[in-house]
Amino acid sequence: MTKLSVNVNKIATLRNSRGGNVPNLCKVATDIESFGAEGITIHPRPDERHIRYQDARDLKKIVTTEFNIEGNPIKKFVDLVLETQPTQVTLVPDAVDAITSNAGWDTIKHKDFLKDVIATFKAHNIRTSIFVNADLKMVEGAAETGTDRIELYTESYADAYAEGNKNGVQPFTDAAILAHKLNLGINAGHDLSLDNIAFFKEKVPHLLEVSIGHALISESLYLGLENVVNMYLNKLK
Ligand SMILES: CC(=O)[C@@H](O)[C@H](O)COP(=O)(O)O
Ligand SMILES: NCC(=O)COP(=O)(O)O
Repeated sequence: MTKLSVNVNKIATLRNSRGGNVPNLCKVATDIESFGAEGITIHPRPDERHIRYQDARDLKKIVTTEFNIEGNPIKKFVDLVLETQPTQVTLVPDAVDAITSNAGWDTIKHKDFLKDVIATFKAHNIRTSIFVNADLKMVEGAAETGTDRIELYTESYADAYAEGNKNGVQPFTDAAILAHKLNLGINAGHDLSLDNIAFFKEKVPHLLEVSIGHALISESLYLGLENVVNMYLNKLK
């Protein structure tokens, strides 16, 4: 079964645009869970452009499904994760000023750093995942870090699919097969959408979780949030 974790960053973007508390992030997250989503994901960035660190604390109190916090493990991020104790932490090698996530980890170059950070979170019973490209060497390197899971960075798949190139899924199929052999759990995310999710699910084995935000919230503007969540759930069956 592949779980749907809804990234609510863009709800926070809308909220912050007017400086108040509309839409109420915690209410939207609770409603998303009531619609059937199996997780809530946030990615607090150092500049708190959308998700604020306080949002992580507030959501921890009300999320009843899986809570996944994504981010670059700078000190204040590590401290926030240890304070809030989410179900899962996903480590992403984002530059501070990145407009969005745009790369997976070099798990060979950063092996020692990742091993240390992952050991810290695992010692606090937080499941770990690291954001990687669908590159077999990076998957092998990920297994060396002791991480519980990897999150396959799916932008290249989404771009290829949008151009009609279904062969873009092959590296992800291969990466998932190798990761499973290496006893790594497999998550995926970034630019997944109602258009491309079913084919990805069909071709990528052992997929435990997808985290989806930007497309899902955008699609909801036309189709409604409850309807879109259920459309994803149906495509993930
Ligand atoms: C790692 C990843 O792909 C997501 O966390 C994505 O980057 C969402 O971040 P933004 O909502 O800031 O684009
Ligand atoms: N880890 C991916 C995520 O949380 C959401 O990415 P996107 O769907 O906003 O591109």
